[in-house]
Amino acid sequence: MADAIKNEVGSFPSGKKITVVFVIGGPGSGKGTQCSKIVKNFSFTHLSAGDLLREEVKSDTEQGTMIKNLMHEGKLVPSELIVKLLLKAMLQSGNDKFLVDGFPRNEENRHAYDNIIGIEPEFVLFIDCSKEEMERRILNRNQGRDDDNIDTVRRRFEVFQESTMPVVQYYEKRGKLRRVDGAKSADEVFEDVKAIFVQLNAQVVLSFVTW
Ligand SMILES: Nc1ncnc2c1ncn2[C@@H]1O[C@H](COP(=O)(O)OP(=O)(O)OP(=O)(O)O)[C@@H](O)[C@H]1O
Ligand SMILES: Nc1ccn([C@@H]2O[C@H](COP(=O)(O)O)[C@@H](O)[C@H]2O)c(=O)n1
Ligand SMILES: [Mg+2]
Repeated sequence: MADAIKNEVGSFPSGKKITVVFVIGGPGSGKGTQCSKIVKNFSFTHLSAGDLLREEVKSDTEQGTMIKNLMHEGKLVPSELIVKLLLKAMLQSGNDKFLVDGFPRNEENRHAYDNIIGIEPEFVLFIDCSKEEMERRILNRNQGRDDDNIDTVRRRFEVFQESTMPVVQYYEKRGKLRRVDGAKSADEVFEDVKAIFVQLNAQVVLSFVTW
């Protein structure tokens, strides 16, 4: 399956340095908000897994309907589908630095990414926020999202605890996790996020100098 997707969608030229940062956190923790701020300050392309799926839903296809139903129930869509959408968007962007927002959501996502894209993330930004604050934010968001209702939000919290937290722990064990306190104001959270990305840039400069 991985080869079929690569043959259909394409792949990055071997030897080209591609920078990937995963951005994860509970529903409403502020992933999209922080990614918009990162993009304004650093030369990353923001790819939101949820937004890519919402675009697919707009296409009046059987696959679109299947995704719409899963999202309405707060469930996760099959991993190969989302990784294929991510790979397509990465290649189309022409950039070499990506913020992948809302991914990986479970171990299956992580394995599918490794098999199909296989670019080790530089680090994983984890926006840590209480359930009460996340629920408050989502129910006040008013962006017309079909899954921003109390029943779906509760299911999304369960999925986050059961399926995404093990992925957070996986990266923490490997020293890849960068945790920020998401309960502060959006600008205060960004001060902490910015420091992490400044450090990444400094590492890149250092690797050029010592090369
Ligand atoms: N630090 C913050 N303090 C207060 N409100 C915030 C903060 N960060 C984001 N918000 C607001 O909370 C809501 C959810 O933020 P955002 O859409 O960025 O979250 P998300 O993690 O991408 O959520 P989802 O997983 O549902 O896509 C938005 O209305 C946003 O303006
Ligand atoms: N890796 C992913 C990401 C998202 N989904 C589905 O989309 C919904 C909304 O995601 P947001 O990041 O925009 O909150 C989410 O609840 C899932 O239904 C997914 O399946 N896999
Ligand atoms: Mg979002």
